[in-house]
Amino acid sequence: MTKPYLVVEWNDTETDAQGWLVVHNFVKGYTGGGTRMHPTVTKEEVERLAEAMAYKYVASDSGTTGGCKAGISYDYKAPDAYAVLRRFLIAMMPYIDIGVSLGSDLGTKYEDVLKIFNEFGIDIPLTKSMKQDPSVLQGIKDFDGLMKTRIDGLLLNDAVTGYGVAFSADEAWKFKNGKDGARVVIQGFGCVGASCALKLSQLGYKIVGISDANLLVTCEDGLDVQKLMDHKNVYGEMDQAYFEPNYTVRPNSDWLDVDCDILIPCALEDVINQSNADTVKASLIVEAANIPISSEGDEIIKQRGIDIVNDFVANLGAIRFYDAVIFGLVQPDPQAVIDDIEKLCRRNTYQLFSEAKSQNRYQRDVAYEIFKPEVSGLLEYADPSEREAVR
Ligand SMILES: NC(=O)c1ccc[n+]([C@@H]2O[C@H](COP(=O)([O-])OP(=O)(O)OC[C@H]3O[C@@H](n4cnc5c(N)ncnc54)[C@H](O)[C@@H]3O)[C@@H](O)[C@H]2O)c1
Repeated sequence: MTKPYLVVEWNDTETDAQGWLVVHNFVKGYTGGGTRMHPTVTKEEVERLAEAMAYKYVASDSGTTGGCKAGISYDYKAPDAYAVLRRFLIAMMPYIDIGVSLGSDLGTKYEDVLKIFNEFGIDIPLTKSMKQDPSVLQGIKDFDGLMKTRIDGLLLNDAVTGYGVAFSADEAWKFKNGKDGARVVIQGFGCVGASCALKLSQLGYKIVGISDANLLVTCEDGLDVQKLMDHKNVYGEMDQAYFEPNYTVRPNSDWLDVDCDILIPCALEDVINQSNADTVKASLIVEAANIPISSEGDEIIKQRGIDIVNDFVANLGAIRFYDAVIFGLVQPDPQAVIDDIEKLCRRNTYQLFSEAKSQNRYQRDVAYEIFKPEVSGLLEYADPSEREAVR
């Protein structure tokens, strides 16, 4: 791992919460990433996530944005979680105001982040020159409008990442000449897990297991994803009252025991690791969560010859949505946004699998070469003389 450009540490005044902003790199004075809240967050994790964001922007064909991440070590379900998030973002405001664009991530909601920005007169974080660029200002209006639109009943922003993951999974499975109606197990049923499950079931895959923070539900004949979505709560937890009689409920820690062809972790980091990587049954893992396989676990997966679509190739939907609309690369229409993400996820996955196959190498090793971020710029300042002053 290369060293991040900037690491800011925060200690809450009211609770024992701790947080970090890590900027891996700036491109043209701009950097983007989500804000995660979970009791297990550490500085090292935020650094790894920020690096993954830098690669993800390259995989997204972005010429305008570097990678960053924020993380807060706190219980996202605590009654004061919003107040903690607000105090953290206030502390980060000097960076946010000049080009560090933070969104939401595991345990935080985008509308909460935006509400806090709005309190401080910020709509979407931008650099000074972006704030003066009429086409960017139009892009923001388009983006705001699209955030309220729906696709398949889902808010577009809740669909973009999971749909992209599903398209990557489909492309990889086809590359492997996998059979129709392959069985899929998904860990996590939040924005990403649920929308990924929905799109894969639309594409003809059989979702045979889904886990959330409380339980694992399985069904060999396939789960009714739409019904499970209709009855999940805001934390992405399924409601057992609506399970069919042929469903089996098990502890969520059993998720790797379910027979399947494709495994899609859509929740936490390092969930496939040294202690369980040898039990993975799938021949394909698609990383919807960021860094869901630990480095020790990854060595085992690689040795076992299991194929992977790694995180920054599969889960770039949300950042491509943002980049493509704000910088005018796509028509401001929900279906055009999804089509654009499908094209990108399929293209990158195909390139990754083709190059890995022709070089007889593991996909992750190849991905780190194909999508390597080459730029590490500075924050943008008002004019060249000020820019010179920070060198
Ligand atoms: N939201 C996005 O657009 C986006 C984009 C890229 C990457 N990601 C990554 O995808 C992952 C999920 O993000 P999200 O937005 O869906 O989060 P979310 O908060 O909406 O959902 C998280 C889900 O994980 C479940 N979960 C928590 N602990 C679990 C456990 N021990 N076992 C099984 N499930 C558990 C929760 O119940 C919930 O269903 C994160 O790693 C995030 O960084 C999200």
